[in-house]
Amino acid sequence: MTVEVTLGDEVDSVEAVRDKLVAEGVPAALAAGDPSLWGPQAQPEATIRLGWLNLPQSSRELLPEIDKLVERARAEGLDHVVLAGMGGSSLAPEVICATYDVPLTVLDTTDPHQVRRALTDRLERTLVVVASKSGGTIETDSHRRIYEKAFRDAGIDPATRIVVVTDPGSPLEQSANEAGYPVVLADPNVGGRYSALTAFGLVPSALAGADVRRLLDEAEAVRALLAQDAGNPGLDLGAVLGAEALRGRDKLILRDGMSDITGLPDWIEQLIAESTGKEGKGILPVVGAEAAEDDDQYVVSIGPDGGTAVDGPLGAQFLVWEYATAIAGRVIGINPFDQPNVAESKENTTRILQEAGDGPLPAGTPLLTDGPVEVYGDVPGDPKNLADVLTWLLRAVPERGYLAIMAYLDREAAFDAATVGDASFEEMTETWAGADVATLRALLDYRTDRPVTFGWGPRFLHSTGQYHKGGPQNGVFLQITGAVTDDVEVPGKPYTLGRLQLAQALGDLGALTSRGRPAVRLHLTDRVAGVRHLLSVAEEL
Ligand SMILES: O=P(O)(O)OC[C@H]1O[C@H](O)[C@H](O)[C@@H](O)[C@@H]1O
Repeated sequence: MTVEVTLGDEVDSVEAVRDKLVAEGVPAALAAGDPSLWGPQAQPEATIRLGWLNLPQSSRELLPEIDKLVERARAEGLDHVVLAGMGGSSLAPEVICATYDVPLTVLDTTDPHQVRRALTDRLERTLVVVASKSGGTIETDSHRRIYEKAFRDAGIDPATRIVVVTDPGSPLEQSANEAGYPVVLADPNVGGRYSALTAFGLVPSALAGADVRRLLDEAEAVRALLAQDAGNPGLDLGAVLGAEALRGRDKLILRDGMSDITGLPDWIEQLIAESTGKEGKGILPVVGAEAAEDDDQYVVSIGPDGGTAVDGPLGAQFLVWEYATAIAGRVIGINPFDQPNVAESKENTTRILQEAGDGPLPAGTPLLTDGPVEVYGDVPGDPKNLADVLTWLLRAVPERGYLAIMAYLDREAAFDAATVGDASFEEMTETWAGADVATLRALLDYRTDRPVTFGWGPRFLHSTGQYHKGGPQNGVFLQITGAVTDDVEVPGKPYTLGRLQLAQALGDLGALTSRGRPAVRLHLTDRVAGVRHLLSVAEEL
């Protein structure tokens, strides 16, 4: 089964864009890997970034190596797979494993509480996949150091428990070889967010128990269609994304349309936001909203149900969305393979840590304190409490703008609240939602016609973070940080995870405020009480 793209109301504008692409010979040229499709400036990068088109075939070469790793893990009874990887190095395996219903613990956080949660879970049966294309990502480097120490402290040789996925020649390849870790090298001609079908997607998923051959077969089945002018789902979808953006509908609401795939919108979010959000242009993916509320928004569903819908198996979806994003990049007029503004927040973080030395981080003084919530930032109009601040943020969102909530917290914490007693499933879900800071998205969404996005920090920095800084400058930003009660040292580094996490929040806040965007940081001095208070205030607005 391949992918089918059904068009809703958008048919007319899409047809004009698709006809032009066909007249220019784009479908076949892209399928053949022509790097000139995005103009001369993008060509050098595109030349080394189109390997994803061949992965349904070329990744099969990895299968014997992956099989050996799986056999070894099974033989040693390692059934708890932890994946340390940011952005493109973990988003695809997360969807693959959720869809195939095999357990995978994803570590794409610097939250000490969440990392401690993973560390104290079945360490003796844990296999850690350290995945980083560049080999220099600070979060992943920290996770590697933390797990190496934990294994040694438990009398376990890390070389029997750590597997590395990286690009050839990266500093991680070198250090892994020195440490004696098995290393699987990924295709260097594929960028992070296009790497679902490379070793980055396949190795952790196979170790967790997913059938990765099936994924490649599904992608292979759709590949032949991508050179066609008609009946080409990648072209149809790319034309939708591009055409809608051209006519000002640049907020893409991603919905599940009764598919049997779990969590694909989170992967699409990075692919589209990081690929298109630059030079003041871009498409903003919105995950979790029910419907489009204004004429700059439209809905695409994953599955058979819905107006404009993309239906088909996961392996094929990956390839079709990648192809469509590359097409949309050409229509919009940007290079879909770089991420020029991601580095800025990373540099700010490094500078903040260095300048602070052993002293406190420059967190500032609270503008006001409302129960367990401190408010930091410039809010005009003499706000008295949290309700005033949230009301101001909602009103500050301009026409065609959006509100982004970014929570640097433990994304598993709400489950703690939901596991008490012998409650029914509905009661548990309700308790969980009432303790989950992500519920704030729906509560604020209810109070504005503008789209509201939600991202866990620092995960989103490797995804929508590019769009926030490089896309249209009409975002309003709400950061949430929390007190750390059980910090984790990063062996060999002068910072703890908690300190790194706060520096990341402050670094990104600096990048946003330097653009003149309205941005506020809420700090929860007690995390559980803080989330409860925040949600109850938002509910009463
Ligand atoms: O795989 P890594 O080199 O560690 O990179 C992980 C992530 O880092 C960066 O922030 C990029 O913007 C992402 O596209 C990438 O997926």
